[in-house]
Amino acid sequence: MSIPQERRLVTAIPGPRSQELLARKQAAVPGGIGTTLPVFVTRAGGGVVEDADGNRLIDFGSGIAVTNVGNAAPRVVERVQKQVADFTHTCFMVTPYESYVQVCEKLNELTPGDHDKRTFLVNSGAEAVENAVKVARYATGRQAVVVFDHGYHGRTLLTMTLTAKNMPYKQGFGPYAPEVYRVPLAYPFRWPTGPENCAEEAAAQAIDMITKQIGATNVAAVVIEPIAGEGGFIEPAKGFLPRIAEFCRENGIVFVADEVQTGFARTGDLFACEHEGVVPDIITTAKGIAGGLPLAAVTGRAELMDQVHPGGLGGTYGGNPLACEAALGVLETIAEEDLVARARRIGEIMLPRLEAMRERFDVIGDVRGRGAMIAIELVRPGTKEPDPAAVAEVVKRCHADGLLVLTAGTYGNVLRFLPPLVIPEHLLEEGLGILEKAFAEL
Ligand SMILES: Cc1ncc(COP(=O)(O)O)c(CNCCCC(=O)O)c1O
Repeated sequence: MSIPQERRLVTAIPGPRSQELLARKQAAVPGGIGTTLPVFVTRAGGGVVEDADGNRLIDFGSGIAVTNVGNAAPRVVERVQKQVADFTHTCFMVTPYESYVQVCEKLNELTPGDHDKRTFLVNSGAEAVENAVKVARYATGRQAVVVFDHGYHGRTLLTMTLTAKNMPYKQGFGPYAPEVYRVPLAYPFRWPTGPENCAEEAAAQAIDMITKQIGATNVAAVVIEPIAGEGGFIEPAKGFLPRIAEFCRENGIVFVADEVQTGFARTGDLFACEHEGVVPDIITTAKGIAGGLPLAAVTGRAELMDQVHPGGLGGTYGGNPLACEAALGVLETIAEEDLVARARRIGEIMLPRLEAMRERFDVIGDVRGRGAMIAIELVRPGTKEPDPAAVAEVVKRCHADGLLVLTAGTYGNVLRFLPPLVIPEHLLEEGLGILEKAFAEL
């Protein structure tokens, strides 16, 4: 890795150069574009981001679960550098190129299920989810789409409608898309009757709502994240996902797994659906797919995808050649560096340390997640009342100490950890130490 794998603070965070740049950002960019940590990055790699003041921070965010293979990963850089000098764009629908087909062949092979598949490429997770719904509606002739509490699927009109949390994603942007319905998610930490029967009860409630209030034969698609990401890293109770998938199969409903945040080895499987043997009809992927280049994919059963008439799917940039080369570099890196195993190792290191912190600090109500998709939920001690203020205070201390962490959750009370899968273990340990110190100082 070209960048030294060390935490190094040479100024306050943010430093003077970042503060200058922040003032310019505020004068040029609308306030609606948020900033988690106003350090302006100049380079990054492994488990480190370096800012304009020369500070090196430990990265527990991966650009929101994108740089799984590391920032500026060598195989990605090498492929993109060659490609950019050959051609940068032709529009695949105008004159195609091999790398797009190679990415689709790989995704058809690697995604769950050994059935005949088709893949097409777009630019963002939201665009992938939009297109999954288009294909499902076209193939079934139905209109209704069912999503879940705490779900997140994007910021376009349809995906904003599919998303659960009002602020900041939906407030003021209505009217929303029609024919979208929300049902309960098996959220073990918050299920009213306790985690033990959460999957069965939540599935029964969801299925009852679908059959009685919507009509199963009116539903084109169910869209669900195998682990709810922005909603708070909620791992649905074991058995919930398979039961929902089974119900979809029984009723001709397209089961769409939104693996934008969980895909590409993040959870300790190449795709999170594998954990419970769930085979989706369509899977949407993005984020980790191309190491930071904008790319997303819709991979689905051939008999569904091939129903759409010629020209019914598309977009100018979908499957840009640079992004396709990056994706091929990502897939090579995941395989050659066994990043699925690395993700599991990260979980094996983080979960016990966080459990020990939960024992020590009663503001930590829950520790959860799989692989390198881990979270803690903060509550008022002795209750399950969300404590977003505690999250804000811990994040502030972590950032000041050079650890980049992100938050999540419907209630804003979740600290999530998404380190690059290539992060050296010494930085993982150092980051956990900074986190523990922040809790000790609360
Ligand atoms: C499961 C799941 N589906 C879809 C999406 C949307 O992916 P795009 O590439 O951001 O459109 C996401 C994006 N999550 C990060 C959103 C960041 C923000 O905008 O504040 C996701 O996690």
